[in-house]
Amino acid sequence: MTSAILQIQQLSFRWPTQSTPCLLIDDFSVVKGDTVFLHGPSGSGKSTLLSLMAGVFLPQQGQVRVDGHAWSDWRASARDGYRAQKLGYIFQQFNLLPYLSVQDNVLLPCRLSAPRAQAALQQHASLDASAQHWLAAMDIPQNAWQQPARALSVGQQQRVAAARALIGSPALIIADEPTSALDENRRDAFMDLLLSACQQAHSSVIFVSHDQRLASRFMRQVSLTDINRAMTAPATA
Ligand SMILES: Nc1ncnc2c1ncn2[C@@H]1O[C@H](COP(=O)(O)OP(=O)(O)OP(=O)(O)O)[C@@H](O)[C@H]1O
Repeated sequence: MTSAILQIQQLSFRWPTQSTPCLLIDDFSVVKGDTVFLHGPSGSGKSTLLSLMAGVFLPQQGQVRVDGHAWSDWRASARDGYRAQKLGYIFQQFNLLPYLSVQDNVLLPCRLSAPRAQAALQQHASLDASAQHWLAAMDIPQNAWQQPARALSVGQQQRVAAARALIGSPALIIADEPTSALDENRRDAFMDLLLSACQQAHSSVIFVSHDQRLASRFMRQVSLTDINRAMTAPATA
């Protein structure tokens, strides 16, 4: 039995608008508790790969498994529920719902997944208390918690997205350039909190960034160029 939280096998993914695959990955896995810094040139497919890991897109060939379950075995609605249960996802554009309050944005995964809500309730007395814990940990001022997310600065929204990813301590955190809108002090505080929260919860982390100064904070550094055959060989799929 494997302890992999994420397993990719024989993956081939091509955008419909392109003639050749942008990703060909034979074998890549992340074990439970692992923290991975994923890097590669701009346009090399890092964000595309994270979306495949999260089951937002499905590959034309091959499998992506999270905690043993292949995304392709499920319909879209089942994928949405499993994603909310198992994953915390911090997008490059942080994707908060602008009209929802900051606190309601953080609570979204718990609304979408009963197991995730239960996990949050094991840590705090109520879901609101859990959301507020992570907002305070991310240094979001209390007077902003009930405001619509669109009223916050870009850097604050990025930290709200991180609070949403961390609530209920999911098994896998996927982060796509989450520090791009943060100044140096906030970036260091953000990294400290993200990695210590994940360590306490035994969550694995896959973190994409162009900022090589952050790489040494992770157990492993992976170059997409090294694992993606589409970048090194003529397309075969
Ligand atoms: N929605 C889309 N439709 C068609 N092609 C896309 C789409 N999104 C990305 N691509 C293409 O897929 C390739 C990889 O893009 P991706 O955004 O995954 O790269 P990246 O490594 O994350 O880049 P960056 O570091 O600049 O964010 C590029 O050739 C891009 O044009």
